[in-house]
Amino acid sequence: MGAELDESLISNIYWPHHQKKHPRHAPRRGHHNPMNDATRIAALHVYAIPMRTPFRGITVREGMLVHGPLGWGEFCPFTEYDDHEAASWLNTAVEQTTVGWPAPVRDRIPVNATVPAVAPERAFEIVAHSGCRTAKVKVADHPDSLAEDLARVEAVRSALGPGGNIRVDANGRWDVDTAVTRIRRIDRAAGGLEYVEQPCRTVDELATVRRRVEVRIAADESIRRADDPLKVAVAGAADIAVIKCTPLGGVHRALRVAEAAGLPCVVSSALETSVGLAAQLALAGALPELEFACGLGTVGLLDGDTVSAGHAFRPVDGCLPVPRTPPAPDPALLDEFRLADPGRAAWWHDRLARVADELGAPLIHSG
Ligand SMILES: O=C(O)CCC(=O)C1=CC=C[C@@H](O)[C@@H]1C(=O)O
Ligand SMILES: [Mg+2]
Repeated sequence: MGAELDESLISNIYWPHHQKKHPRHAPRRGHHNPMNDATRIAALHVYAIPMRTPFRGITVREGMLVHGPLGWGEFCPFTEYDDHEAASWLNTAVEQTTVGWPAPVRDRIPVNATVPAVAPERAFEIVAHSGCRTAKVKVADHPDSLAEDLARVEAVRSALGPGGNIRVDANGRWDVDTAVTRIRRIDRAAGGLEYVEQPCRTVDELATVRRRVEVRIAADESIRRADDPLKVAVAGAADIAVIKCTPLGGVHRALRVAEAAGLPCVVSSALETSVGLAAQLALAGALPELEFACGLGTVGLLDGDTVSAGHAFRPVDGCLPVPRTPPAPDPALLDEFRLADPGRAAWWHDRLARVADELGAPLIHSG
């Protein structure tokens, strides 16, 4: 922790040792000094990093960096998520700062280029400069997007050449009939799709679409936003499971979700900076099988990072390394991207306090 950090803006979570595994169900202790049998996790920094191109409506990515005995973690649930949904995100940050990750079975992860809903020329550039052999293209950005979607996938195909893979993500925006017609059209324009991610909202709709089209279906929101991601029955409704450890509550839990899904998995980011992305890479490194490129080349969607260029997770030749420990942030970058608005920074600290409480780990302000 550098002296440059503003110590007056520290919140501490005292994470009870006995609650690390199943914090939600562990008993609360009453009259007790939590510092005696708890690990201190300090929330040190709130960042705000502009996106290069708006992505899922986000123009500035905000989040917090926390520090514990094993290093740094990132708490960055999307602003609109409620405290209950944000709790799993905190668990992921706490896992990487306290218990660490399982040993990897591989050390390099092939990744896809991520193409937001941009004009064809820009889509071409992103893919051509990515070094990746697979591209994931956002589609269904608005109800009349078909012509734009077709032009975007055509541009991506010319950037990739015939040997590359194109997958598209509709983020659940189509009804069944729209999905069936549009998947067929987009599949033709793309010269063959690797898969379609979350064409419709519900698991039942995915199952119906899957029966009606040739293209493989991947489930994303159906898993990560399910009431119980360990129990959602995606086999039969999808061919591939998109697994994101950040919203699923950590690497250990995501591995269990992957096993329960019983499908080939693609690990995909939640738009973390390199500190949080490290956990996703640890998950990709630890999955027993990894057949497809992962959606982890996303740091470049942000116009900055919390980690210096030499340690940032930017793909080289379409691959990222699997880290054993999280990278440390660069104090100069923390300064550069410090969320300047004191009201917003206070909102993040309050949010962290409420979410920690939701997990049974009450936050204590040191100041
Ligand atoms: O998978 C990728 O290539 C990048 C990650 C990505 O697409 C997403 C990250 C965060 C939020 C999501 O809306 C989006 C997705 O739906 O997969
Ligand atoms: Mg998705």
